[in-house]
Amino acid sequence: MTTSMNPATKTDMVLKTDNLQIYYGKFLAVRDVTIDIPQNAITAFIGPSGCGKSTVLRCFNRLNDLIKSFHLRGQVYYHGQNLYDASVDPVEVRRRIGMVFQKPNPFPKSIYDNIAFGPRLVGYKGDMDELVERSLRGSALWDEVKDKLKESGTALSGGQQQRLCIARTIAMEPDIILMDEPCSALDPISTLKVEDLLQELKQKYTIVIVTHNMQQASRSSDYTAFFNVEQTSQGRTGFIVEYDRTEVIFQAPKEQATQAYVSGRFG
Ligand SMILES: Nc1ncnc2c1ncn2[C@@H]1O[C@H](COP(=O)(O)OP(=O)(O)OP(=O)(O)O)[C@@H](O)[C@H]1O
Repeated sequence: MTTSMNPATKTDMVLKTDNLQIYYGKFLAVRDVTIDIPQNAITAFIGPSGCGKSTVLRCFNRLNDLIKSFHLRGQVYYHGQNLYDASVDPVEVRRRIGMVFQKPNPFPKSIYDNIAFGPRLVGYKGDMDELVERSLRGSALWDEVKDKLKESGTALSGGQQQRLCIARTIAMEPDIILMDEPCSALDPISTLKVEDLLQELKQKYTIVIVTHNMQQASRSSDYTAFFNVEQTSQGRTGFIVEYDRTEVIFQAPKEQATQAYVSGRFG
């Protein structure tokens, strides 16, 4: 099994996990995750439902800390620093490692305030108008909303709302953007817009995306990790079957299970 591959040894690694075992109470949800996430690239997590893609993603910004039964063994390193060290502030982690969720979730506030909310909270001292514009330009939404910044973010279309959520994440000037099925609630045209945007975003940020959409993984990502899940005496535990450059995973995977999954034969 190809669980500890490092497909991009020549690129800087922003995140690294070492033999991660993730539990909810006594239940081992995901086992043996050793993976390196390269900088300024898009890494996709694919695999059948329940194999632990979101669970691993949430470990990368300590969002799982909010779940009482969650605990992990093994290490997660962010630029070489142990993310779960007692000295690390999880709020600061979530500022540097932002998250965009499946369902667009703008605040019931104006478009402007949706962007300004986070920076205000952390005492941003710069020019807020400039930051709002830069963030909306960065998420390819500026031209569509520049004349209605005082209107509610919730009045935008689903696709626009998701780009507003991306702008909100960018405004915190993160290093990494985690995306958990960011297009699953969007129509095909909005989905393509977000996919185009991903290619721009990776120039500045490192992106990790969970997706059920095989075409999206194959056309958008640089690296792909295929997760699977198996029944054990402890329950259904997920693991990484294979991790490599996306074209290898989709065109010449080493494992039969990967081949079966990417060709639509299960999952
Ligand atoms: N908060 C939680 N408490 C207990 N178990 C959980 C929790 N969140 C996830 N799990 C369990 O952990 C396992 C992995 O779930 P996870 O959502 O990470 O999988 P996934 O691959 O992202 O699935 P999907 O593709 O359906 O979103 C599943 O068995 C799930 O039921």
